[in-house]
Amino acid sequence: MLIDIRNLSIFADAPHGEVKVLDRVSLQIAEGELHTLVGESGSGKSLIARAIMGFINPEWRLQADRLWFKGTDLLRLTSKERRSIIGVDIAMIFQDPADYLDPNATVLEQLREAILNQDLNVPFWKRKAARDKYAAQLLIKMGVKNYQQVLRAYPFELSEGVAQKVMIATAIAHRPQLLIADEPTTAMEPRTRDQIYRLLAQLHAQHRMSILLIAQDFSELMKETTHLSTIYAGQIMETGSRDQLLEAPYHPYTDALSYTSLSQPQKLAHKQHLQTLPELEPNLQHMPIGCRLGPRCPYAKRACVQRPEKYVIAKREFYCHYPINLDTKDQAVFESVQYKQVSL
Ligand SMILES: Nc1ncnc2c1ncn2[C@@H]1O[C@H](COP(=O)(O)OP(=O)(O)OP(=O)(O)O)[C@@H](O)[C@H]1O
Repeated sequence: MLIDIRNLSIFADAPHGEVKVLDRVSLQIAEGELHTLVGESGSGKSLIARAIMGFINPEWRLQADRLWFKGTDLLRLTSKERRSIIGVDIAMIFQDPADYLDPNATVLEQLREAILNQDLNVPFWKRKAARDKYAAQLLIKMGVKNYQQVLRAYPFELSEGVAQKVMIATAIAHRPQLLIADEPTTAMEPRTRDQIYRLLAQLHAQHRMSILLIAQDFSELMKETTHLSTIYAGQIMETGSRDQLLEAPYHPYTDALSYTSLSQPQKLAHKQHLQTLPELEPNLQHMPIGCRLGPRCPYAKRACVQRPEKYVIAKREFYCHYPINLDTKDQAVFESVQYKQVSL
C-alpha cells in the first residue's frame, strides 16, 4: 500500500472554538492506482493532500490512527526524513502554477534545482551537461514544443498551459511513486485542460506513476481512473473501484455527484454548487452532527444523527445507514453487519 490513512481528523481554530475540518477520514491508495477524490468545493480534498505532504497549518491539531507512506509513519518523521520522501517519492501539483513557480528564476534554473544528482546517474564532472539535457527531456516529455525558448523564459512569459506543464516537469523530475494533482486545470481553457489530463493519463499508463487526482466532479480522467472516493464536508462517503461507484453507487452522495457530473452536458463551474441535492453544503461553524450530509440527503432518517460506521461490502467502503442500489445478496450482508453493530 502506498498511502494508508486511517481516521485522520483535523481541528482548526475558529472564532467560536475549534472546528473539525476533517472528520475521521480513511483513504488507501495502492501502487499503480489512479485514484480520483471527488467532492464539492470546501469538502476537505486539499486538506487530505496537504496532510500527506505535511503542509498543514502548525496551529491546527491533527489526529490520526495512521498516516503512512509505504509503511512509514509520516507523523513520526524528523524534518530531514520527511524531506527525503516529500518532493522525491511523493510530489504534488497545484491548481495555480503561479503559486508554485519562482517568478525570479528561469524555467531552466528551476528545473536544474528540481533535478537531484541521483536522477542523473553520471560521474560528477558530467553532471552539469546531463542536468540541462534532462531538463530539456522533461519538457519534451510534457509535450512542450518550443522547449528551448521555454527553458530560457521566466514564469510570467509562459501561457498558463505551459506554466502548468513546467510545474508537472519539476514535480516528476525525481520520478515520484505518487503524484498528487490538486484540481490541476482549474480555470484553464478546454484545450489546455485536455492536454494536461492527457499528460497525467500518460504518466500513469506509460510510467506506472500512481496518481491521486483531486476533482470537483466525475468528468475528468474517468476512463483512466481505477479507484474513486467521494467526500462531503470533511467526511469520506464512499470508496471503491471506478466501475462499482459509477455503475451502482451505494452512497446517496456518490449518486447525486454522478448524476450531476455525468448527466449534465456542461461541466460544473469552479465553486458552483450541486443542483441535485437540496440546500447548500453546511458551514463549518454549524456542522450537522452525525452524517454531515443528513440535512441535504433525501434518504436521511433519525438514525443519521449518529455517524455511520464504515461498512465494507465487496471491497467497497461506505458510510451510510440507508445505502441505495444494493443487490439482494449485498443487502443481506449489509443487514447482518448492521445487526452486529447495533447489538454490540
Ligand atoms: N487556511 C485556512 N484557514 C481556515 N480554513 C481553512 C483553511 N484552509 C482550508 N480551510 C477550510 O477547510 C475546509 C476544507 O478546505 P479544502 O481547501 O481542503 O477544500 P477543497 O475540497 O479542497 O475545496 P476546493 O475544491 O475549493 O479547493 C474548507 O471549509 C475551508 O474553509
